[in-house]
Amino acid sequence: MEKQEQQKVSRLVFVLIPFQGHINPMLQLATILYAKGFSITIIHPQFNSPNSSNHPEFTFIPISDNLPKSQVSAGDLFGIVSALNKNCEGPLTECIQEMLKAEDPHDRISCIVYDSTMCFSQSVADHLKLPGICVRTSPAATMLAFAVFPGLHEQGYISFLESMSLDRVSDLLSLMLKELAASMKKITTDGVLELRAAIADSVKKCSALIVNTVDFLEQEALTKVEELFSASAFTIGPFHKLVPTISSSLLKEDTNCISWLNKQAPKSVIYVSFGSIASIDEKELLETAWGLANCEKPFLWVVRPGLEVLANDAVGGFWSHCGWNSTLESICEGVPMLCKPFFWDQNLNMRYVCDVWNVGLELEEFEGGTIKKAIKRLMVDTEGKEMRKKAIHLKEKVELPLKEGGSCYNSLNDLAKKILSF
Ligand SMILES: O=c1ccn([C@@H]2O[C@H](COP(=O)(O)OP(=O)(O)O[C@H]3O[C@H](CO)[C@@H](O)[C@H](O)[C@H]3O)[C@@H](O)[C@H]2O)c(=O)[nH]1
Repeated sequence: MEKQEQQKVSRLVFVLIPFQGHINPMLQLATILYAKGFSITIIHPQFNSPNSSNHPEFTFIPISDNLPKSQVSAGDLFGIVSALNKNCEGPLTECIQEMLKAEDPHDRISCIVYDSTMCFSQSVADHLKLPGICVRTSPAATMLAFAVFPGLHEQGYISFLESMSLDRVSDLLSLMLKELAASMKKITTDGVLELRAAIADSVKKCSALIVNTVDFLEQEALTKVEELFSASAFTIGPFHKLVPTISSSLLKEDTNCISWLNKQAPKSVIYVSFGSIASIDEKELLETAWGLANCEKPFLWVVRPGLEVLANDAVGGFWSHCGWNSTLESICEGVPMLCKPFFWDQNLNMRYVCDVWNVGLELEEFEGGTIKKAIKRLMVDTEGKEMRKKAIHLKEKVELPLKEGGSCYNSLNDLAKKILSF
């Protein structure tokens, strides 16, 4: 997409949640909209601040989050998200009020674009009489779960679901049930229900919804989301395909492995990464190490995230936790996946990969022998070769909507028009 050198017409205020898997797509989206002629302010909690030096074209403003160090170091993610939603409402309101007071008439704030998990931003937008745009960095299907979750819980279906063993299925309802069942245990203890209801409420109130997805990947879910939330969804993903590669990694990147990868045979390497949040215990770490050491294939295991590896021709398989960014990146590079989800949307993403798009297989457990067998199925057996063919076909299909006249291309233009109409 060409960068337009025209005078900026409207300012978009982005509100970030400070996790790598969310910062990346939000900064990608900001870059996409900047290229459309909007000016950008990024507001972010102080905790885990993004690296502003990679984006000199944006204005970055930290706000106070009042997160106790003990909460951050305990790694209680739901606790952190809930606390951010409570603690940041006042600081965000004050920050935007100050911006409005100092506003240049040629550079007016047009709307607040917020990560859906920072759902209090919609209340701030309502209070300040600004339109709010909600951005979902996970698949649209997760929002269906949000819509039905409270009702199922009230009616006692959750414990019933928990006890169910569902066979592999490909219809959406079953995918949702699987995802619900997998998320079950955290519901009551972590206030997840409350947070999900608040996110669903903000989606109903927002002026537009942006989803980092592609229509054809989950058309059924998108149609239902629009119905259930009376929202118009702009599907302009995969965001990372629309921007030049700019690192927004919170960690220093190590690219030494690229020269090693360049020496490996095509499609011979299994790449292993569990994203930026999920962690494995010592036993799982050892089993993973044994499984990889015995799999008789070269492997690259990133014990922390942040590399441009998937696009390397040597990579023939991706063992992933199925974070949505990793899933989209894998699809876009035509790499079949070995899936071992941990939490949140990752179970549902795995169902899409394994049962709907058929470009990956599930790793049942962290056990050396099981890992070795699964890698062989993916990298050596006919089954894996068939998956690679399907993955390459899917990669080609995903590229089409991005081209002029394609659904993503049109959706982005419609979104820009909508913002200008605010
Ligand atoms: O050193 C690294 C390694 C990876 N990445 C990137 O980090 C992102 C990781 O994102 P994702 O695969 O989505 O994993 P998480 O970081 O775990 O993402 C969280 O956020 C996602 C989007 O909402 C959810 O789908 C996940 O379940 C949730 O854990 C990807 O773009 C990677 O390319 C880096 O920037 N630096």
